[in-house]
Amino acid sequence: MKIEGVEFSIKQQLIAQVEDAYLEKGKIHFVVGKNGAGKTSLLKILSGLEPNYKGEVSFLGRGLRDWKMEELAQRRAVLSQSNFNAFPIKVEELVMMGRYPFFQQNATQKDKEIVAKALALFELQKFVGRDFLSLSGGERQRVLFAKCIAQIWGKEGHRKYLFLDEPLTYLDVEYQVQFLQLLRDLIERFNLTIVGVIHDINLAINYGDNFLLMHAGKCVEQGDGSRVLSRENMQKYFKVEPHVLEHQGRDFFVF
Ligand SMILES: Nc1ncnc2c1ncn2[C@@H]1O[C@H](COP(=O)(O)OP(=O)(O)OP(=O)(O)O)[C@@H](O)[C@H]1O
Repeated sequence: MKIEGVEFSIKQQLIAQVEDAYLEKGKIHFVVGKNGAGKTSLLKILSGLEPNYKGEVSFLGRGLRDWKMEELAQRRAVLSQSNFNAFPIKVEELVMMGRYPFFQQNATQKDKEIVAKALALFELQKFVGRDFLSLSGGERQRVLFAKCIAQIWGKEGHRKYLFLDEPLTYLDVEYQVQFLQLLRDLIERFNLTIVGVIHDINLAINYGDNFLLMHAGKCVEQGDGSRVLSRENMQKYFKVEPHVLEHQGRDFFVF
């Protein structure tokens, strides 16, 4: 995915700007920065949910705005904040929504199998039949992951993208780690590239390959963890004074 001269403003206020970036396939790219820095807005642009920007994003060699929504839905899934709070829906029905881009009226046997596998991947079988709204925050988050995974499942050989806005919200430590490890495994299995917004800097350092640091609407740094998530940048952009602990050649922070 190539990003060239992207600029998104609302009423003359700059919301998200990236001059030039290349998000290499098969990697985990994390967007980091303080609250209000423009991370979610950038994710919306990159995932095709926000088309009103200047510049160009190209996705699999074609301008993102040239993709039809239905085509895009077969190639990328988006985990957004605060979805599906408005109406009752059964867990398995919600996960099946991930398959909507792939069938016309009725789910095929293959769609049903994929939903069952996605539910199993997140240990959700015991919630089949339950109303999504009756689940805890962490359980809901796992159902939303399962929906995204069901969406990018299959079509072997086709490159897919997963966009994750604060995926670790509501998850306990065990599920946070399990989820991040699962992402690593899925990259190869589904020919994936992952772009996520994450607030936990240490988990980001541990699991990310490439980072975009947003500050006041601008991408001010990009590259690997040692460059972007340096002690200096913690001080300059996050306004914290962390202690640094080195582990396996990488710096982690104690705040
Ligand atoms: N529709 C809108 N109208 C006005 N301002 C907006 C709109 N959408 C986003 N903004 C503003 O753009 C800025 C960036 O928002 P964004 O949600 O991208 O930040 P963020 O980095 O994801 O923040 P957080 O970490 O708090 O989730 C914020 O100041 C926000 O208030």
